[in-house]
Amino acid sequence: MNSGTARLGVLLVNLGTPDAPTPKAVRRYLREFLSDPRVVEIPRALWWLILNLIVLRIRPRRSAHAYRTIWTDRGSPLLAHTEDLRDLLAADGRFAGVEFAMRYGNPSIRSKLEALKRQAETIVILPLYPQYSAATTGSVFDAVCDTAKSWRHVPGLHFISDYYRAPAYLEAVASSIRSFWQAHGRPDRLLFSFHGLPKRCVDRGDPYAGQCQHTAREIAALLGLNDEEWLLAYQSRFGRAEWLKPYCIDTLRELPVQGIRRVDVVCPGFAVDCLETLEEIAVTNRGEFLGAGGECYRYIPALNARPEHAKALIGLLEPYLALPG
Ligand SMILES: C=CC1=C(C)c2cc3[nH]c(cc4nc(cc5[nH]c(cc1n2)c(C)c5CCC(=O)O)C(CCC(=O)O)=C4C)c(C)c3C=C
Ligand SMILES: [Fe+2]
Ligand SMILES: [Fe+2]
Repeated sequence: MNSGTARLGVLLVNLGTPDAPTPKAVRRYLREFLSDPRVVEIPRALWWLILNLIVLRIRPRRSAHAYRTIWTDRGSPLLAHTEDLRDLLAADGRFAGVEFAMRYGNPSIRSKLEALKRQAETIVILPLYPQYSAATTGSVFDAVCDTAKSWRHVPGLHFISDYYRAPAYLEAVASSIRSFWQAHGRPDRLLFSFHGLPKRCVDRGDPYAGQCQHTAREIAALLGLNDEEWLLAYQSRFGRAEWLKPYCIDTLRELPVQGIRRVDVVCPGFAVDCLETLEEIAVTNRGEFLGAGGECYRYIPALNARPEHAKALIGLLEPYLALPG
């Protein structure tokens, strides 16, 4: 028993990434990721066949090649940036423990929750997804509950579902764009690119698209942009179903046709840089835009371990520090 405030543990959770940029490691990672019914919502037996007979035979080799182009001395960028962000939160000094875990791959949610349970009385789960989707945030909460099911004494658990409206997050993204423009000048258009989602998820009630639109609108307002100066699109489509539109790649091919030749792309839905930003957005889509007649294409990095990012996340956690113990 304790008096005063509860000792608070924090679990940051990101999507996950392969352990190595090899077809074998990518296959293991994709198998876990794409077997999650929150991620692919088609009948299980049918999906099992498609996954094992097609996807896992083709994609690991192609993705491993893409991962090799972004791999660092510290491994996957997603892992390294998430680790740095954790260190910044731990340095705040007010939390009994700060850990990060990956929904798929390593380190696992179970291992980190068990470590935190030994240090803290109350645990806040903060998925590093500013905008909620069942495929990402919802799935993190599933994994936390699966772990808690095996515990006799379940401590206080708090789930942060989204933070797309948090002023400090919106201002952190706006300020990273302002700094970029101060150093490099302004483009003709700013393109906000968010990870896509199958359209049927939104039709069934997923709030993701509305939250992405709100995010882009608010950041544009903080930058003083009028409606003609920015655009929103969705990237990283996977599979054959219809996903949220407009597709980023189509938008980038059309802009030069409309005479818009200088574009900056920012991805506020990605807390840290990863394959989808460093390879798809910064390299592949750049090639598409320039190939369609564009002249200048720049990717503005994710918030990563910028101090304003850590400050924004700490701001989300502060109310939980005041909970009685
Ligand atoms: C930021 C939010 C994300 C949403 C929403 C999301 C939905 C979603 N993703 C897939 C399929 C894939 N995503 C892949 C990579 C990937 N996705 C996110 C984030 C979101 N996904 C991140 C951060 C990453 C990068 C991971 C890294 O290691 O850097 C991949 C794998 C990449 C590849 O093999 O090319 C797939 C596949 C679906 C189906 C989906 C929604 C239903
Ligand atoms: Fe994804
Ligand atoms: Fe991709």
